[in-house]
Parts: sequence; structure tokens; C-alpha cells
Amino acid sequence: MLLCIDCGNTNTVFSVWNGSEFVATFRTATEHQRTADQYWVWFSQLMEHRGVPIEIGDVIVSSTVPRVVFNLRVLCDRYFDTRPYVVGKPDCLLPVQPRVDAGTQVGPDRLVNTAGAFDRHGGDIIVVDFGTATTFDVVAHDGAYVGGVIAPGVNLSLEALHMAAAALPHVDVTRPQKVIGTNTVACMQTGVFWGYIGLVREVTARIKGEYDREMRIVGTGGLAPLFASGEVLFDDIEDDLTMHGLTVIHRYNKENA
Ligand SMILES: Nc1ncnc2c1ncn2[C@@H]1O[C@H](COP(=O)(O)OP(=O)(O)O)[C@@H](O)[C@H]1O
Ligand SMILES: CC(C)(COP(=O)(O)O)[C@@H](O)C(=O)NCCC(=O)O
Ligand SMILES: [K+]
Repeated sequence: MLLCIDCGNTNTVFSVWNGSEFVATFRTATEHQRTADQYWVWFSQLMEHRGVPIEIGDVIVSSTVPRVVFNLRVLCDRYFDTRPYVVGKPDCLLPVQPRVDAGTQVGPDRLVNTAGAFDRHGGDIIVVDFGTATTFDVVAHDGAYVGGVIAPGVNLSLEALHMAAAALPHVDVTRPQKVIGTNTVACMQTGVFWGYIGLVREVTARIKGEYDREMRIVGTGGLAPLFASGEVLFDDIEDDLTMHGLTVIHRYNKENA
């Protein structure tokens, strides 16, 4: 079985695959102090709970937090007796090289989204990923990552308001019925929700204006469905795009190593 690990700045997701068949997925907070033994206790208990035997033969990791990779390598060595593929490291091949400014370290999550989107749609794609940051990844006709946009994440924006302004509470993002808020929480929700709708529309429209071919827009990340409700922002919403991209890069390495 293949274990795909996607570490974002907020959450870490483990996802188990048997060939191309999805088996199970588990989510935990990203903490760089977590040791290999702690990962193992958490993962093995959840697998047992699901009744899935742990037969991990291969592991692939994408991490936007470099510090967590060390303990994940120890986990793989100690408990799975394998060396993980780590996206962005020289010994993990990419199907297509990114075309960006020399010296740029593209976020591995964006390279993985690119591989997943190209495999499903065949290029000319904008991937909009609602994570800690909201990223727009432009996937060229040949599957290369050719750049994009990084905007503050939805929850990060709400958290920033709360942190910086004494009178603003912590609030969760929802879709407000009206735009004119008649209390503080409603005003904040309106600012972030409708501000974000505008951000996604404007940024994707301008990317399309700069690009010389038709493009599809794919939304991913936990908050994509909320923003898509009642608005035409995306051509597709694919929750599993990052995990799919990890399986694509893993297969490419197996076939080309
Ligand atoms: N389905 C969801 N509903 C509401 N908030 C969500 C959902 N999924 C993720 N979030 C929130 O979105 C933010 C980004 O989460 P996540 O997508 O896991 O980011 P990352 O990949 O950067 O770790 C977090 O604050 C998380 O709590
Ligand atoms: C932009 C990001 C912080 C997004 O991370 P995430 O929201 O998935 O935690 C990550 O892709 C990153 O650290 N990128 C490095 C810079 C770049 O991609 O150009
Ligand atoms: K992201």
C-alpha cells in the first residue's frame, strides 16, 4: 500500500492507497515537535480502528513546513522500513519541471496540485487551493507549473482582524445572507466572505487575461465548496486533488527511477 502525506501549515493529512483504490484518510494538526513514535501511535490506532492491516510499502511526502520532514523520515525508516519520496527534493522526480525564476523554491503543495490537475484535465488550468494561504497555481498546456498567486488564507484573514483589533472577536467564516452587516460578527463575515469572492473572481479573470489560451478553474481545499455555493467561481471542485497529485508523482517515480 502507498501512504501519501500532505503537510500544510495548519493540518497534516495521511491518506492510504491500494494501487489506485483509496483506502483511508486521517487528519491531524501540523506540529513540528511531533516525533516518529507519536505519528506511529496515532496512525496505527486509526488504521486498527478502521480494520485496515498496515502494509505500507511506499511513502510520498509533500510538506510546506520543512521542519516536519525529519521526523516523517524517521517514521518511514523505523516503522515502514522504507525511504519516502519527498516532493521538492532532488531524488523525487517531477513529471514536468516548473518554469519559474531561477532560485525560486515553489511550494511542494503547488507542484503536487499541478501534477494532479494535469493528470485529470491535461493542462491550461488554474488551481485555487484554500489552505493556510490561498494559492492560485497556473498549469501550462504541457503540465508545467508556470507561476501563480499567493493570497492570505480565509481563516488567516479573520484571525488577523481578531489579533490586530481589540474590539474584534474570533469568528468562523460562513456565507452571510446579506452584505450589509448589522452587528460586528456579521460585518467581519461579510468582509471576508464577499471580499474573497471578489478576490477569486478578479485574480482568475486577470490570470486568464494574461494567458493566451482557454483555461479551466479547479477549486480545492476544505473551504472551496463554501465559496462555490451559489457563485460561479470554478469549473470543478476536487477535494482530493492534492492526494491525487501525490499518487501521480509516486507512480511517475516508480516508472522512471
Ligand atoms: N471544511 C472546512 N470548513 C471550515 N474550515 C476549514 C475546512 N477545511 C479546512 N478549514 C480551515 O481552513 C484552514 C486551512 O486548512 P487546511 O486546508 O488544512 O490548510 P493547510 O493545507 O495549509 O494546512 C484552517 O484554518 C482549517 O481549520
Ligand atoms: C504558499 C504556501 C505557504 C501555501 O501553503 P499552505 O496554505 O498549503 O500551507 C506554500 O505553498 C509555500 O510555502 N510556498 C513557497 C513559496 C512559493 O510557492 O512560491
Ligand atoms: K494552499
